[in-house]
Amino acid sequence: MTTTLPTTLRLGTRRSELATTQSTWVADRLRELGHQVELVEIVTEGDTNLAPMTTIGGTGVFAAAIRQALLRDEVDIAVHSLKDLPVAPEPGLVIAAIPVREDPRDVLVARDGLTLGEIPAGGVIGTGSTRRAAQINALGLGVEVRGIRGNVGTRMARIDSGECDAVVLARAGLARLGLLDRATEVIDPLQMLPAPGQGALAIECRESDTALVEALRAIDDADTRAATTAERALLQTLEAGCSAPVGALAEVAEEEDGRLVISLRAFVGTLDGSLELRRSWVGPYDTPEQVGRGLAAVLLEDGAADAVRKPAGPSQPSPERRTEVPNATEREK
Ligand SMILES: NCc1[nH]cc(CCC(=O)O)c1CC(=O)O
Repeated sequence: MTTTLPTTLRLGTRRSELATTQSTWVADRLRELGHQVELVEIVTEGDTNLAPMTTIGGTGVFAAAIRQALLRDEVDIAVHSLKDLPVAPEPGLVIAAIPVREDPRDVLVARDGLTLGEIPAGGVIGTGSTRRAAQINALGLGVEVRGIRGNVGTRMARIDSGECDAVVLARAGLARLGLLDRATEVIDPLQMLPAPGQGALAIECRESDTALVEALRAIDDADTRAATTAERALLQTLEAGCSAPVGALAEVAEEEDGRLVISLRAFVGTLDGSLELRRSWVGPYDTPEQVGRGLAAVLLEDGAADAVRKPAGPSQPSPERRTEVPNATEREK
């Protein structure tokens, strides 16, 4: 049975500037296709409570509130940053579209135009992400990683105030906010792999709204879906919590014989940089899950299990290494 489309599509969005920018972008795409769209603001606990995310409830507090609004029929469409969306599917909901991805890399925003390699030993890099902290520490730069959280603007203010020499942010977020000129370096994925799904949006709706599922397919991008499916399958197979230091980047490539493949790279490490594993895997375009699972199996075999399954356990940094445990596990992935 096919449902009919509502005359006006209610699109749920969080209040933050990044969320509304992303939702407005999606609304505009849908309007171009002839739909009427209305934005509905959803306030989540993560927006109003400044306590560390671990004490608020960890995984997916933002996504959960928006999903509840969908399930309660308060909105028809939800827009998430794919990297903030738990890998476990929500019963009754589907990711109906994954639009074309922004550049997925991380960037450095530093004082005085500094790049990562130019930050002096003892300098302070702010990030609340274990993935970013682990990869910075693995570079062995002798810098201090300080746990910070807050929205993009709040985090950049740490540089202006002098508290940090630099912060690491997703390039996509800065691009969407029109703040790319603040980036002092686009960090090469050889040094820092982004979060699985970084730079991509996920558009969710109720599974039972079949007409809407069908309509949203128009803004799905097959390459982005294939790449992010591989990245998220890796994360799922590793059974890594949202705060585990895991980076992953899949790219679509063409083999010499013209076959399309997915080339996946991943990082797994400990927060203090004492363990770092980087591996890659190439597999058919049509089976992205298997690419993710294949690479996860290699990583697990090579010792990733301890790092990802007990990220806050024995691998916690000692104070003399001057590495603070980031207090934000969810806000900044
Ligand atoms: N976790 C916060 C978050 N979620 C999505 C983005 C940026 C946009 C994206 O990666 O799609 C950010 C900010 C950041 O990590 O710098």
